[in-house]
Amino acid sequence: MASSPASNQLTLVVEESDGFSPNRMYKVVQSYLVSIAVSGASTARRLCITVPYDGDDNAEVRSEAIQITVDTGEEVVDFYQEAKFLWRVAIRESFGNTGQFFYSHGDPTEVKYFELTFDERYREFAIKSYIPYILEQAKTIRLWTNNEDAMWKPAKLRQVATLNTLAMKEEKKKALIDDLSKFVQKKEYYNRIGKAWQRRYVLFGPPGTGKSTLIAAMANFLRFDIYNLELTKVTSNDELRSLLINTTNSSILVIENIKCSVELQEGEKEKKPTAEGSANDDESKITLSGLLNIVDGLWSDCGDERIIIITANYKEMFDPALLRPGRMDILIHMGYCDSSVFRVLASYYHSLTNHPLFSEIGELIEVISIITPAEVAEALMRSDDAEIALKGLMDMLNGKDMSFDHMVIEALWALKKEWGTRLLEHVDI
Ligand SMILES: Nc1ncnc2c1ncn2[C@@H]1O[C@H](COP(=O)(O)OP(=O)(O)OP(=O)(O)O)[C@@H](O)[C@H]1O
Repeated sequence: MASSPASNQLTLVVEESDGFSPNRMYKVVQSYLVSIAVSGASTARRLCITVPYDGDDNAEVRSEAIQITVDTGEEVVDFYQEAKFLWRVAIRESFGNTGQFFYSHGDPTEVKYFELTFDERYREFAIKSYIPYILEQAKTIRLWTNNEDAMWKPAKLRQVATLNTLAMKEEKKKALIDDLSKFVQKKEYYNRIGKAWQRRYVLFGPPGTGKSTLIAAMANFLRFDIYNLELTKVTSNDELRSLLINTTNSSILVIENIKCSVELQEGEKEKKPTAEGSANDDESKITLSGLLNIVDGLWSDCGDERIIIITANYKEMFDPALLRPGRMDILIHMGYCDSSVFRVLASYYHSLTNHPLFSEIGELIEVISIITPAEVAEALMRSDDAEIALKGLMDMLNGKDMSFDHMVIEALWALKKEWGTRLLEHVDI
């Protein structure tokens, strides 16, 4: 980046390349400008959409291939905190006289660049705060899901949750943050012991208790992408292997609702697709050993900073082989709402730390005991007016028909009794 002050304005220039290698900052700025332009947070009115040509006119254009850039000539105004930043997308000709050996035949070549202009009094602020902020934004979290062709496709991240907004008991949250923070600093340790740098979590809890929210919050905390593996779409261990190879380092692999995804049986023989390449119903199952062995083996060679999260609604849904000591590291139970979780939700949705209705609502929640954070969150979101929202929540709690829920809980306890509670020797958060 070069700077050239003019009157009381300062200009920083970010060129596409230094003549020898691409300037990574150029890509970072490009994706930042696109993201604010697409979200409507900037003044850009003209975006450029391209799909790089792959030599095959008839090939299907995949949405992953589409590239959006801010068009040359555009000016983009960005307000960051109190400062105004003006970005200009430009192009200049270079005759190769700046050490660019491959331009040295006399033909001009185009060099794209971004020009950032701002008031000189923001010099330090721009360098120490705005630019680092843009670098941080460049690592937006992407969610990927697998399709029937064993390819990852981008999906919309349903929620941009953070650990701050996640309602979870404070001590559990702290333990989780400690664990994640230690994990990302352990590269040397994993290298030394010769094991894959990965951490494995099991999340369980009834629907609506925040498992997906927690995963999104973990991804946000670590700035990792999420790969949501839908096992029902995987027809063989080979496909599974190929999908796993195509995930990036510093990412989270999620296998949700494992029992619902696929009937995984320990010891089941791996089924092969038929000669025509199609798979019948039976063959659409991958094996539990296939899943575990591939995950175990593959990343010890080529995976760094991997998190694997397996979720289910009840602990008993996990196959004992999956929960064998050494297989998974941390077990997290996401439970029903209690009064402390309700308080976190109230402060998140209405910035309330206290209210005369809090104790009554807290007591009701504890008595009912099987209300989910999702139900409470939904009631709190019904109105922007905290008073109305809290009254609505109280009405909902008072009117909750517990007969059906109780029947379900009773049935689950019976199941649990029958199956027994498996003793797990990992850390149980
Ligand atoms: N612990 C929580 N903290 C904050 N918000 C929560 C929490 N639990 C649920 N919610 C709210 O409820 C919605 C649904 O929760 P979420 O999808 O995370 O639950 P889940 O346990 O993953 O459910 P499912 O098993 O059905 O996928 C979220 O979008 C969020 O708004």
